[in-house]
Amino acid sequence: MNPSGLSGDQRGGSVDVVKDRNGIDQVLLRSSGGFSARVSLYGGQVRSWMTDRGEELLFTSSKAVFKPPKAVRGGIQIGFPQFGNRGTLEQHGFARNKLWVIEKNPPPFMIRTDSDGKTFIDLLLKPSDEDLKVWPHSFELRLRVCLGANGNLSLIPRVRNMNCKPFSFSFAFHTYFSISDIGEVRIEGLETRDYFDNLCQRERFTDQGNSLTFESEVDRVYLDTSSKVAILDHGKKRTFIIQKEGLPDVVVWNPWERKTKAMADFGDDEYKRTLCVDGALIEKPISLKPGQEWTGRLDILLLYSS
Ligand SMILES: O=P(O)(O)OC[C@H]1O[C@@H](O)[C@H](O)[C@@H](O)[C@@H]1O
Repeated sequence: MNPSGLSGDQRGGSVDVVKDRNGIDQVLLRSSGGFSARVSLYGGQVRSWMTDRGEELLFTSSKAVFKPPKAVRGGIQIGFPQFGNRGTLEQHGFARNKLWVIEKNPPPFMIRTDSDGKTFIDLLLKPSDEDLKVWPHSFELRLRVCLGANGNLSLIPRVRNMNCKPFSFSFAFHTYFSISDIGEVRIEGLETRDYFDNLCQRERFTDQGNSLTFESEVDRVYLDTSSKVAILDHGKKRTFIIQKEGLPDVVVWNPWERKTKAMADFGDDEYKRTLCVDGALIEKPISLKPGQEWTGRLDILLLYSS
């Protein structure tokens, strides 16, 4: 059941490692409740999250390119140490385009992990010489991906400063949710919050107080949001509840028709079937002194309505 000797097999779940067609390791997590998730060591990206009925909960484009050096369009990408183009690094930072490793004995956590009874894997990214040339800060970025028996997905990122001088960073879980149709979903939990609109030179606005629905392109960073945000999908009769700690901001992105057509790795109509809602840390980057560690947490819960 667990031939690799990996962690996280407490109550009938399993953790296995297989290679994809490019020879990159993919970790398969199966929970005792029949849910599954697949995490690629390329980018530490969650590529798939599936219910016990075989329903995929994350979107991956039919035009996605699975060959490095580009992040696969879909799943949950890690944005680190930069968000978007707010800095000198490549868009969303380099972590999503690097090869991570499995860590068998991670250092102890400073926060609750609730990993007992769940299936999980620990991944680690350290900078290469090439990374240090563009971002001269020695760090350890860890990610625990945890799958509950009931299918809930928990992501626990940690960043440690291994250097002798401070550095600061941003972080985002760039999450492509699979939805029935963009006209059938709404987001609750961002009402009355301020946001930067990436479509208006990052001008600051205040949300008008209704749940967020979609009729055109949206690219916003909501600031200092509450710890809980919900995506209600009327068409699929399901709700994703996003709970977060240490990730005060929420990115909401849908490229709509024109921008989707301009992206080679995004099918022309696929903007209708996905919505990105990212738990993130953008407006106030975290500054770490030498030896200090930051921990965040993102839980995605799934609810069905009859
Ligand atoms: O195409 P990328 O680099 O994966 O980025 C996709 C989108 O990611 C979102 O998080 C940004 O807010 C958008 O501005 C960006 O277009």
